[in-house]
Amino acid sequence: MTVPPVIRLDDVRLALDGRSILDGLTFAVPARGVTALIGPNGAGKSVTLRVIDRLLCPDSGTLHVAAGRSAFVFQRTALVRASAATNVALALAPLGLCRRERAERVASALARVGLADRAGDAATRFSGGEQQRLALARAWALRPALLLLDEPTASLDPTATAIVEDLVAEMAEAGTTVLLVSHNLGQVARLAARVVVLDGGRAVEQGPTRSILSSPRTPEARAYLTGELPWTSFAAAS
Ligand SMILES: Nc1ncnc2c1ncn2[C@@H]1O[C@H](COP(=O)(O)OP(=O)(O)OP(=O)(O)O)[C@@H](O)[C@H]1O
Repeated sequence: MTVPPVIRLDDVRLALDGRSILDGLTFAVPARGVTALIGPNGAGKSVTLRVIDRLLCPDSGTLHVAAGRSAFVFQRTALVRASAATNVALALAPLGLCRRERAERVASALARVGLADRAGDAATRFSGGEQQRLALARAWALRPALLLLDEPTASLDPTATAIVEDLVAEMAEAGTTVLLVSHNLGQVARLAARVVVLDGGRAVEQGPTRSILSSPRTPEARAYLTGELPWTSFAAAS
């Protein structure tokens, strides 16, 4: 029996400021495990995550998301001007946990990302990498069914990157469906079972990670994976 996908986009179109950003985007994300969304700068990866989280409405096409609670770790984290612990606790407010349960979950989330000793420190004074780890702790504490990650390790050092990758893998193994945007192809190979390649707001290729990374079939996927970005089309667009 085939398990229906958790996310399905069908011919999704979206223009922003009069410019077409998503141009007939069609792909599906299976339940559980990590799916990576890759592609060149400006391909529409972050916009796609925003559409899936319903922060942006498509102009046309259909979007189907069959998941319970979702958590979104943005490229640039929005933190509240309060302690790290309060930032995690605020995210847990909708869960209706009692005070002790909430405190335990906050403590374990901070410990999980190596920030246990920073619980009382002001989150907005954290370094970029510490803020990213805090954002992931907040997401982990929610036990989401769907986790949307937008370049979660872009500003992290190798040790912190390993912590984040372990946590993402653990969540996926525990049943969370993860959609990961990353330019780190080593990370994509380590974490993702499937890859969707975006280019110009379209999914140009999708399939098992190993085959996409080692033998991409489309010129767009080949160009991205070999680093030959189409600079001429950037020039034409500007
Ligand atoms: N709110 C907005 N208003 C207008 N244009 C936008 C908005 N958000 C994104 N865009 C444009 O949509 C295009 C796709 O942006 P997006 O952030 O999704 O790219 P990306 O694939 O995530 O790129 P990167 O790898 O650089 O993060 C870009 O050209 C961007 O300028």
